[in-house]
Amino acid sequence: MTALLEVENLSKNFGGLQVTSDVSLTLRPGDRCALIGPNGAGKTTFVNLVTGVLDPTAGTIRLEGQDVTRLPAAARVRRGLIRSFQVARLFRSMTVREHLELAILEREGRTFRLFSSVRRTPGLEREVEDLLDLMALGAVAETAVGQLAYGQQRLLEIALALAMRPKVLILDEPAAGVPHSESRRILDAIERLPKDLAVLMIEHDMDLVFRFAKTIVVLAQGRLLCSGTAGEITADPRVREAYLGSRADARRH
Ligand SMILES: Nc1ncnc2c1ncn2[C@@H]1O[C@H](COP(=O)(O)OP(=O)(O)OP(=O)(O)O)[C@@H](O)[C@H]1O
Repeated sequence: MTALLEVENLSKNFGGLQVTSDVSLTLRPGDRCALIGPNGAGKTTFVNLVTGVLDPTAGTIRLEGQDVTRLPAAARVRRGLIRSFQVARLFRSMTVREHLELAILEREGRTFRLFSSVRRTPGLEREVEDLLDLMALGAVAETAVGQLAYGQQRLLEIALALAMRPKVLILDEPAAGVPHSESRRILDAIERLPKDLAVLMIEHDMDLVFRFAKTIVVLAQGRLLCSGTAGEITADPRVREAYLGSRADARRH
């Protein structure tokens, strides 16, 4: 099957500090991959390199076989590489429905006259309803985003990412700030994502990681330590050592 995302030997230096070292990763349609690693392992830097927020020092990034290593972030978005939105970017007084309408119009390049565009864009209402259903947000469609519970905000972030029609979806801590008891709802929604989408999740909540991921990739000190199924990862002494080592470091500092 053709790879959607191919990352080859990616490296990044900040001055003399190598934060990403020779990391490779491939995602195919339908993949459910989690990227884990102790604090400071380089997960955020890796995502920033892949999405085009940072330029790599070395390595190649391909989307559907095309080299995008030097393309700006917006061009990668247009090719279907989408990262879940950060809640800080949402307008607190706008409703959930209005956010979804705006995201779809933005994708279509039709935000110039927002309200007349909403009426004139065929299929927009249907698409909004589908996204509300998929993310179980129907009951709060007319609620201002500032009034949403954390879990609902996280679901809206995923819905907004989906409105961009991703081929590769990067979920950056989708359950951040959500009480553990509610993270199940986020996972349920993630399990309903289109089957052909490739999903890469960065997440600290291991219950969520183990339930979601078919493959887990472990980073430590900027390097790919190992990758495999949940069973393989938990049995790997190097993983335990990386996590315990980082805790011992944290205690020392
Ligand atoms: N702009 C920068 N300049 C210098 N060093 C940086 C920069 N950005 C990140 N780093 C360093 O790179 C390392 C990796 O950071 P990164 O945020 O990618 O890790 P992470 O795995 O996402 O951590 P966390 O799980 O805590 O979010 C850290 O040591 C960090 O201090």
